[in-house]
Amino acid sequence: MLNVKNLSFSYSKTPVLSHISFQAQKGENLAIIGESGSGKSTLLKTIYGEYDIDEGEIFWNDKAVLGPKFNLVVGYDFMKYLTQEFDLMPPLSVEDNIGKFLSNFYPEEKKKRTAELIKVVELSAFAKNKVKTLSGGQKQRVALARALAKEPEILLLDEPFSHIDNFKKQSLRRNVFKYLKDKNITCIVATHDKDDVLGFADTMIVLHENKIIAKDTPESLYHNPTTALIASFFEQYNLIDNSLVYAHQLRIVSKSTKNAQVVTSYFKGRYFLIEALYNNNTVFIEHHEKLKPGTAIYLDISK
Ligand SMILES: Nc1ncnc2c1ncn2[C@@H]1O[C@H](COP(=O)(O)OP(=O)(O)OP(=O)(O)O)[C@@H](O)[C@H]1O
Repeated sequence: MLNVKNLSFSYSKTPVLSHISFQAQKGENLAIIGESGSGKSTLLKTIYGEYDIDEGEIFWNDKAVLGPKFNLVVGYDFMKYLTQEFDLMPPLSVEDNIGKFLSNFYPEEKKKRTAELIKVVELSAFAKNKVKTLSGGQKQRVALARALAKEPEILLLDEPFSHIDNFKKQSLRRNVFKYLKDKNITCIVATHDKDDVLGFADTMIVLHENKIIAKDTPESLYHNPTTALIASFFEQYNLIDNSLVYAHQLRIVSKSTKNAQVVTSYFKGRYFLIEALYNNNTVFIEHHEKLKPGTAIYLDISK
């Protein structure tokens, strides 16, 4: 189990993380979300032991994770950290980059494991290619496979799918998170993307102004977003009579006391997002058809 107790950290005088406490169980998928600059990467780096923290303690089971002041070589065997920079060996092939982290003692086993990992990240067709000839997204997939290679007990992932195109992203996420669950590897994922969280994370932590402002299951936070920041992570939302209402919970009806005027319509695939003015405020509504600017509409909330 990962146990982060009362962690505080600042790069200089300004605090970046303040009194952060949480736990992650073995095999748990825990997502850390928050705006850009909220400290997600910094939190991963402190968990990895990259910095000396100002206050608090970090434990993996009964082993304390220490910063460079107390642990000269940063990192531990039980933990892998996939940074946003990848740290690959460009002149080597995809399979050599991954195989480098596996033991040479059983060559057949090594070959099999390398092929298995290359399959997880869907790069079988590129196994023999040199990493320097790959695209940014392909490099990120090699880095993911490499982080998985040694089957760490805990894996820290910083925006793990950020460079991967939408065509590949969905299946890759499923492959990687299923692999981690199957192997019972604890995983902490820092992300902006709700699709990295919904359907995969067991728990979600929201960082804001140096602190944890919410920690719960994604389902619970989705259904009861306590702040606008949390609602905005999931979907387009509105603040109506001091209550957070997702765009899909606002419906256009034939008559109600809430009258609004259409500003514009955005095609979103399975629906149109209607932008309208209600009580001089902009509101967004999911609707099945495009509406002309200026159309008078009536709104109803159905939660
Ligand atoms: N090496 C550093 N030295 C000084 N300040 C830093 C350093 N790295 C990050 N910061 C600052 O710490 C704060 C948190 O940064 P961090 O990278 O942890 O945020 P983040 O939530 O991961 O952001 P993003 O989503 O954009 O990656 C920011 O204000 C950033 O400017």
